[in-house]
Amino acid sequence: MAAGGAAGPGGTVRGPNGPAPAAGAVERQPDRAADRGTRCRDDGAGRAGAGAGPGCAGDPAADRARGDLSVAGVVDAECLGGGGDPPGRGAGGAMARFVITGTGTDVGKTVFAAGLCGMTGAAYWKPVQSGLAGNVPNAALTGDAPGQHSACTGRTPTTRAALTDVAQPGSDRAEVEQLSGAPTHPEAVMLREPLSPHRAAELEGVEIDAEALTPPPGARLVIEGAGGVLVPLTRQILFADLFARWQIPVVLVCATGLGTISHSLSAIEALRARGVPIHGVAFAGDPNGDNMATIGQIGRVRVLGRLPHLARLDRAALAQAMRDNFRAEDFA
Ligand SMILES: Nc1ncnc2c1ncn2[C@@H]1O[C@H](COP(=O)(O)OP(=O)(O)OP(=O)(O)O)[C@@H](O)[C@H]1O
Ligand SMILES: C[C@H](N)[C@H](N)CCCCCC(=O)O
Ligand SMILES: [Mg+2]
Repeated sequence: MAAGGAAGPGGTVRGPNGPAPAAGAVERQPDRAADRGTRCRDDGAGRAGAGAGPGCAGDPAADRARGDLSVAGVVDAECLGGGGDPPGRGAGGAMARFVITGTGTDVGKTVFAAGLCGMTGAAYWKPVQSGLAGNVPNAALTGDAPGQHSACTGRTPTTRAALTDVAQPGSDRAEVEQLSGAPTHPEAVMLREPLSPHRAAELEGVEIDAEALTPPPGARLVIEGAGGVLVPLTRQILFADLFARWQIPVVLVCATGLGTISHSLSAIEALRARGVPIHGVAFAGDPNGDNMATIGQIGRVRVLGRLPHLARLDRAALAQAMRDNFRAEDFA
């Protein structure tokens, strides 16, 4: 099988023939910090208010000034149960761009991302897709469909466009379209194997060019990573490094059940250590008030809400669950 890997807007895959052109790549619009002056608050429903007080623990700039890159240590009394970094607003308060990451794979990032797109009218972008739903290899890249596989190398612009214009069934992009109707951007990189992207790329004889992964333009954008915060894009570069370069606030999707405290706090620490702005935590799963409060308090992060498991997962049910459990203004 020939080397694979699809290159679309905003990214390239390096292969034996060198980097593919980053078709459609554009300058990222800056995301300006805002709402620094507001205090943490809790609305009584387990959701903390949007905005940390100046110098609150949880502000990476303040953390760095203190030399404190850990979630452990002194908890700022003003920020108990809240905290978090400023919302992802840009000039004029018009920007609302968020990275959705999580404590690991299958934690519910795509479903939450779809809900958030539906609630806020944001577009969706998954820069790197490895495998498809159910952890099966990416059918578009098996070579069964002549032309598509070469498109995945990024060497044939015409067929690459044909591949990326339509969401691949089973991709996170397709799930978001189905669950929200939101506009979606083509993936920058599509890899066949349902593995960590660095390894899936290696198996196709290519390397992801993380430098070329540039978010598409747009004031309202939801970007989903792959797996957890420290998943490698290459053997040198992790997703959290990419998020640090982008400086787009992240929403960390965390499970609610046993084991989540350590997973969540570890992820928060890894993000803070790299200076990634943390917008807040979105929980996914059954109620567990103490786990949620504990992560909010010790992690000094804003708890944005909890998306319950939906017995029937469709667009209407997801939209209702988002309305019931999150506040659109927390993502404005
Ligand atoms: N709130 C929910 N209600 C019902 N099912 C859900 C919910 N959230 C997630 N799921 C299901 O759980 C599985 C994993 O969710 P999801 O695909 O969102 O995980 P992910 O974190 O995006 O994984 P990946 O790392 O592969 O991108 C999917 O089958 C999804 O449909
Ligand atoms: C295949 C899976 N559904 C995701 N696309 C990629 C998850 C990578 C996880 C890597 C790891 O943490 O071990
Ligand atoms: Mg996903």
